[in-house]
Amino acid sequence: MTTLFDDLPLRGLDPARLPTAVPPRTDDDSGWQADRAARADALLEGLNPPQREAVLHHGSPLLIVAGAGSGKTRVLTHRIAHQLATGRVRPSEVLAITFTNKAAAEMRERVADLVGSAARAMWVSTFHSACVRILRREHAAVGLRSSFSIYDAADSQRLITLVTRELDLDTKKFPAKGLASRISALKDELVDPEAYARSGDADDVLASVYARYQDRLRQASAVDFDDLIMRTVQLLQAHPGVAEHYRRRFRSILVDEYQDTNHAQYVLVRELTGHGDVREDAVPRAELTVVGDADQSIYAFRGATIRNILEFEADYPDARTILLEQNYRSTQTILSAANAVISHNPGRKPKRLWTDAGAGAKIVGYVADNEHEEARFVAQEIDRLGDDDGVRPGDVAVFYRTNAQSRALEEVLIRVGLPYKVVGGTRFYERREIKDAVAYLRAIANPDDDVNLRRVLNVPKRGIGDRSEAMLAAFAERERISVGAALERVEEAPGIGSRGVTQLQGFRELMTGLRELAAGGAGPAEVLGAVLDRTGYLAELRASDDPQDASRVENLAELHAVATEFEQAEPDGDLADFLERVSLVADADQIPAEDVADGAAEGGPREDQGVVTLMTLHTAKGLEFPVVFVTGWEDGTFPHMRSLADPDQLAEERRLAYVGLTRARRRLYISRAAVRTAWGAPNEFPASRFLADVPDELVDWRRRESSMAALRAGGSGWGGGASAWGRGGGGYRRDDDGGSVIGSGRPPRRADADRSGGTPPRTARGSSSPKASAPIPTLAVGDRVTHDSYGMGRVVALEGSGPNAVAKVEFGTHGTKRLLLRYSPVTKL
Ligand SMILES: Nc1ncnc2c1ncn2[C@@H]1O[C@H](COP(=O)(O)OP(=O)(O)OP(=O)(O)O)[C@@H](O)[C@H]1O
Ligand SMILES: [Mg+2]
Repeated sequence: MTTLFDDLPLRGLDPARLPTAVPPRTDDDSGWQADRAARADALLEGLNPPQREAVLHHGSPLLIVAGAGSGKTRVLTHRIAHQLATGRVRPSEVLAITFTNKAAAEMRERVADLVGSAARAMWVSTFHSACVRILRREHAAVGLRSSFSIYDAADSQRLITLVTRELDLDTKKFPAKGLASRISALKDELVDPEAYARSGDADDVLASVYARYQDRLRQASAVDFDDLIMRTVQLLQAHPGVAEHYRRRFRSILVDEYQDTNHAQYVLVRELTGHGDVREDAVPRAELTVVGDADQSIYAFRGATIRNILEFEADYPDARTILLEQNYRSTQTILSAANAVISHNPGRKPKRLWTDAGAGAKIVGYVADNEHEEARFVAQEIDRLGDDDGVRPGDVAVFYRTNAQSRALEEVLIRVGLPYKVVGGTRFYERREIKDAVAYLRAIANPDDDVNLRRVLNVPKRGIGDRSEAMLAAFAERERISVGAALERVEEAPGIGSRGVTQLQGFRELMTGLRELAAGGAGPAEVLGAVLDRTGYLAELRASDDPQDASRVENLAELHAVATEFEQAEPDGDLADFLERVSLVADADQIPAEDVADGAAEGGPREDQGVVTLMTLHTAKGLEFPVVFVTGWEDGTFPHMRSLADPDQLAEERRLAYVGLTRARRRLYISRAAVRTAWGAPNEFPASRFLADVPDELVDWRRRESSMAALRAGGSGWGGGASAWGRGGGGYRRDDDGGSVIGSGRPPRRADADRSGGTPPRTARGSSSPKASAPIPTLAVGDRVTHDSYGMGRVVALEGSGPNAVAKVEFGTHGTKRLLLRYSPVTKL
């Protein structure tokens, strides 16, 4: 008899539905038995018949397939709890796999709500973390140190570069990133180097790089991400004793989002459940439950295959399949829109998905002139929903197709003081490629900025080794000059080999050329363009076929767009001005969201309001929010440019649209920008083809494309009128409140919402001139000021004047900040 239920407080269940007093327990206490049955029964309440059936099923493998929001994850969670409550399975015998760490945390929480701290003994994790745990325990069997390292993408690319050099391969012709993603694809298919070399159509270069790469990993006692799965499978296949151990241990294995598993993960599950083991004396097979939705498969580019879900019944002949058809998440309006969009995908099994939640509010549609205006619309609506409907920032999520799109949104949210967090993906200015590019600009603007100079000394790789750098730094120290200055005299520096000197001279010439360009009057955008071009940074990313690098290119395009807008808004601004601007945004960016949510920066009570969540559509999988904004519905943005010519990729984009729309519970917004800027060039984008599939009667178009004519007629092109920089911080500012909130950038929240009464803000064009920045407040040392993000502060120093006036302000817990007053939302008290 198990003592498993010693701590089963069953938190989260309605106590009224549970048997009243919990009787004292002894193993032969029949009251306790009855209680256990009651606990198990309570877990079935609030489930519909097929859900209940799915929770109760036991024995053969179970597949639950259903559309979004039909309770698949909920059933999985209840099924675990029910297995525990009936005593069929112990917590330590549960292995539940979710696709992201966030989803894992959510499931653990949900199960803990149901069964209390006993949940701790379960394994609830991603495939990758589960494999790390197994490999750490079994490290000796696979020849790894117990403290083996896990290489991330950057590490493994570095290693591949070393390997290609060792093999005397031309790293230009065979860039590490391309090789890395091909090796990764092989590992997803469980093809090891030997198997690949034996396969008929192996590419010799790839075969030799792959083999040596694996050797090097082994020597370093390291694994890369894909190895985590592949080597665990190899472990289980090569060591029957180990496999048996885990088959005995995990009696219930559950996989959420099964449509996004790849082949390696599929085999891993089979190995762990023991379904491949046909011996008479094999360990009885574990219970297997998988749930998924073929319409939500969005990771084909990472090797995921919906084959795993479509052929589950063939793979597991005694499998049971349960369909769920009632959606509990969304209103009928939201559901109808999502169903309409997905129904256009070829070759899918039609599904019936319904809800009794009622029609609910219409979807709100908005066509913005450009991405900044789109962002302002989003911010304004969030604010209005807060005022009118009590919607908290934490109830709201904003989705976009690519990480680069978060920039325009973040800027407006910062400006208006709406607390937010970006989930997944580093914040824009913290992204590696953005930091690299900005580091170049800083090193150009300030030759003595050693930190930034050294950051880019060998980025992209140009053969300047650590030793050369160290010798140069030592020389600088001895001469008491900056590394930048030492570089000018590199020929005098002792200890650097002739090759090193040549390389450093090459870097010096590069930097000199770029500085001359900047000194000759080139604007920040041109200088940035030259940096990305002359250093080969962009070419390297473009040559790569790693999807992550494609998004790096997009991010750099965004940064270039920022610089272009800055030039247009500030024709007299130079590189240093631009960098000042960038650091101010980056500064505000770094405020922990909690601070803002706390009200620390607000001076008002903001507790428990949560923060707006920004994320890509991919990251949104499995989540739900009361209010959802899906932005950027343009052909070329979403569906992504890369997918337009390929029917399979287009189908995947459409599934992504389905995932996005079905995250919304009550209110859904869809928006697009008629013009979006990339590479400094504003491009007109047609409406996303997916929008045409959303029935018109479901959408309340607050604003259609009417502004396009005005846009063209305006004639001034992109004079920065719509630029986030040029508007003087007036994220919300409309004509009629201009001047009333000078220097703050924050609208009088309630007043603005009241006045706007749901009508869209007037566009930048035709309202304010591009240079309509807020007047700069006149400050003196000692003045008390308030800043939108940092709260109250005291001016401790002033520098510069006019548009270049900078104030040093002491903000208490936020420390002292240097603020370029022209851009900073500072108000004198
Ligand atoms: N029988 C039910 N009664 C009430 N609410 C339910 C029921 N089943 C599910 N829900 C609720 O519906 C919402 C969606 O459930 P869940 O997240 O489990 O769906 P899902 O099928 O996993 O969705 P997705 O496909 O997006 O992952 C959740 O808020 C869940 O609590
Ligand atoms: Mg789910």
